[in-house]
Amino acid sequence: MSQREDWGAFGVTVAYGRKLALDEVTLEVPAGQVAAVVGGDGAGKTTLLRCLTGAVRPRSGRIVAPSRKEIGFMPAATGVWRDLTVAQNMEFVASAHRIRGKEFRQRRDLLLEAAGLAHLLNRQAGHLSGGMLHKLAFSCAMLHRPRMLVLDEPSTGVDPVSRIDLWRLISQTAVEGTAVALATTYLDEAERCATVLVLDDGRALQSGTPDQVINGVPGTITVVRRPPDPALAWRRGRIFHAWHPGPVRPGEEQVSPDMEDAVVAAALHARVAGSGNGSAPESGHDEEAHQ
Ligand SMILES: Nc1ncnc2c1ncn2[C@@H]1O[C@H](COP(=O)(O)OP(=O)(O)OP(=O)(O)O)[C@@H](O)[C@H]1O
Repeated sequence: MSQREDWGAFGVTVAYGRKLALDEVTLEVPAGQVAAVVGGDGAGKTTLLRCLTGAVRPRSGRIVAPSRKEIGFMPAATGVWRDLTVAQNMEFVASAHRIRGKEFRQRRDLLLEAAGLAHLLNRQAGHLSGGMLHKLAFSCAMLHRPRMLVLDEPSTGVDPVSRIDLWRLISQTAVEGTAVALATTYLDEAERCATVLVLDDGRALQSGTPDQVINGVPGTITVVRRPPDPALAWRRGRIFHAWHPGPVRPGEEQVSPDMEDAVVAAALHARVAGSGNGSAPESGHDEEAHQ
């Protein structure tokens, strides 16, 4: 077992056949912090998390992580058994970790109390709301007091109130010293993490603290009512934001970007740079793409 506590994936490359899913990607996951991985569909988020858990072996690069039994993992599909009750789900996971008797009951009660599920011990998991299901999955992943917790889109599809509850649990876990790595598509969530890694098609576009990622936006983001080039614009409420690779031009209303702007601009920059001609990317982001 490694004694280091600055876990992470360092310069990791993963290929599935000819598909390069990760291209020399680094994600540091220090104890006591939440490290977020963001990116669109197929960006490589799950692959990177599964490298940390040992389920995917990189072609090259280095994984520094605790032993598998010291890692808690919550898959995107929650991993909860819907035909079992809340209590049975916890028992099943506990038995895999050889946690029994009073120790188990105390841990179970503590976690379910914190998750607001203590009164639902005998409810079949399939009859829980989406938010409750995710909180049960979180509790199962935490049962054995992991040193590193890996959460794959823990709040996707969860209602806003349950999202707040889940985030309280996640933050508390980090405060207590656990290293937390999570994938999320909610950029407001990423903004409250200690560090953010922006992935796009297997490549790291940006990484650092949320401020570093936001301030690292290449080019210029402006407010527009009608996008001059829909492929380089995204909707923000009633208006659009647009990006171009150069410095601000006369007459443009420059935006002070947030995480959403930063992530979209980084992806557009990568595509424009990849196309080599400075024009709009072929795949295009239509005006509804980033609502
Ligand atoms: N077992 C696999 N075999 C072949 N290709 C795979 C496999 N798993 C993932 N991929 C491909 O690798 C790339 C990265 O997938 P990954 O699931 O890591 O992305 P992601 O960011 O988690 O996206 P999503 O949220 O859509 O799952 C995608 O192009 C995906 O199609």
